[in-house]
Amino acid sequence: MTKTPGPTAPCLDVGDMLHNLYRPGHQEEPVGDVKCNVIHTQGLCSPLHSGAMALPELVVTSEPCIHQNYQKNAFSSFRLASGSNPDEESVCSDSGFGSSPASSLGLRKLSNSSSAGLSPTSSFEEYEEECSGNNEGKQTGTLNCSLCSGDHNSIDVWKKNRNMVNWSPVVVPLKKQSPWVQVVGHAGNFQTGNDGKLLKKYCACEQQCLQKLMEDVLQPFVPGYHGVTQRDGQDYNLMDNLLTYFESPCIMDCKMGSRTYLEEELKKACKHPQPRADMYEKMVAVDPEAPTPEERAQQAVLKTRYMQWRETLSSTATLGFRIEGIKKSDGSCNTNFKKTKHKDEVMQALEDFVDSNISILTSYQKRLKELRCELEKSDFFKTHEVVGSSLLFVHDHKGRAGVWMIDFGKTAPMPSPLTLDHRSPWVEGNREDGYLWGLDNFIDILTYMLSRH
Ligand SMILES: O=P(O)(O)O[C@H]1[C@H](O)[C@@H](OP(=O)(O)O)[C@H](OP(=O)(O)O)[C@@H](OP(=O)(O)O)[C@H]1O
Ligand SMILES: Nc1ncnc2c1ncn2[C@@H]1O[C@H](COP(=O)(O)OP(=O)(O)O)[C@@H](O)[C@H]1O
Repeated sequence: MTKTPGPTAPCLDVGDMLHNLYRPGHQEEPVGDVKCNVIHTQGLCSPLHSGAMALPELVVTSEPCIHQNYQKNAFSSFRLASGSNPDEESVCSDSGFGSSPASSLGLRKLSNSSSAGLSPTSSFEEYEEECSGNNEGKQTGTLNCSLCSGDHNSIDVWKKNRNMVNWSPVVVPLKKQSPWVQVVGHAGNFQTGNDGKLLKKYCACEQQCLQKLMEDVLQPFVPGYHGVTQRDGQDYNLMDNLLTYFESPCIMDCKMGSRTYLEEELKKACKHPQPRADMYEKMVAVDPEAPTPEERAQQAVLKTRYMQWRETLSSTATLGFRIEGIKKSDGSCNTNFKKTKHKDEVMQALEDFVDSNISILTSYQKRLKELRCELEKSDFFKTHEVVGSSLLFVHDHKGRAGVWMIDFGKTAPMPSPLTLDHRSPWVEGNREDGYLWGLDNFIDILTYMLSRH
């Protein structure tokens, strides 16, 4: 039984969170059983004050969580229409290593290292074959699917590699046509849930943002958030899996903004410089000439220096966004966009992503314009520095297309009463992130592409 009085995360009515592109009729369906202990967050449904970073009290319960209202969302309707089983779960989900309790997870978990190699593409179909006959990992979640496109082997191999950012896509099938795919990001950060939900390793900062966003005008542009859940001793933020109701989706992750590290990180780097060997390796893998003689001598670079280098190498510095990765419906996944910098290169990648489909391009343009409109009104947006956040673009062969804001691990509240306009250039201290400037450029690019068709 739930020990938490008052409203909890699952009280949120996801039916009200339908984004503008989807308006299928609401359909009730049997309530899914969340097979894990759920930590309810007190006060989740109560109004949140922007700028407040106090951690909400967490109360652990041992009962399955009943989410009556979850089922009213747009995606549930798609699932019912396609007749898939809500209980079908990944046969290859990540194990969620790490066992820190919520109380010790004040900071976002960072990967220790990242693979320096740039994997051009890898086959999704190949992966499906590898994993489809094996459901041993279903409950225990012991297979690392990120390895399936390369090393197809065992749990041990996965353990060894669990801290590596893998440049192959992490592919976790929910069902044959509709697997979950992690295009980019930290390996091992996600697990699939039973009912079209996704578990992302707990990060207090992200939790705070998602909670606030559920009550903001941006709600339809963010995956529905369902509180904190626990699996195998690890805490996770529970959110809607945005891919669930697409068929063989094409997915693109674009990192927004002109700055990809927090001012806080810059301050820390000045006070306590911590040169990173893993980032040095990633840097030389792309450009052996990039490190300074000092960095070469140390075989290490500061994170902020690495991030700035990535910004200028890509379109982040010049356009205010960059393509991080694209997964096509044929299963191929490309994360080799580190040097995609100029407008024509970006347009080429976008053209390829939508397969020159004008209708998809138009849907994306419309959706981004709607997002801009809401961003300009949003209290949350005004009062938060949004850094390292992505827009996830998803479409499929049926012409469905959507864009959502994801990854709020580095989205920080401004001290009241300061606000941001997200368009002014960043100078140290003003905390501007260039998010809206990037979105303006993105929309202009789509508009230009459409004018050429
Ligand atoms: O994309 P590459 O070049 O591999 O660099 C990554 C990304 O910038 C990550 O951001 P994101 O998670 O938005 O993709 C960042 O994580 P943070 O967001 O935690 O800063 C990683 O920092 P470390 O996690 O410190 O390695 C950094 O190594
Ligand atoms: N709600 C979601 N639904 C579907 N896919 C998601 C969702 N959130 C993240 N992803 C997938 O995971 C990838 C990494 O997400 P992100 O939140 O940026 O993780 P990280 O914090 O590890 O960088 C995205 O590129 C996308 O492919």
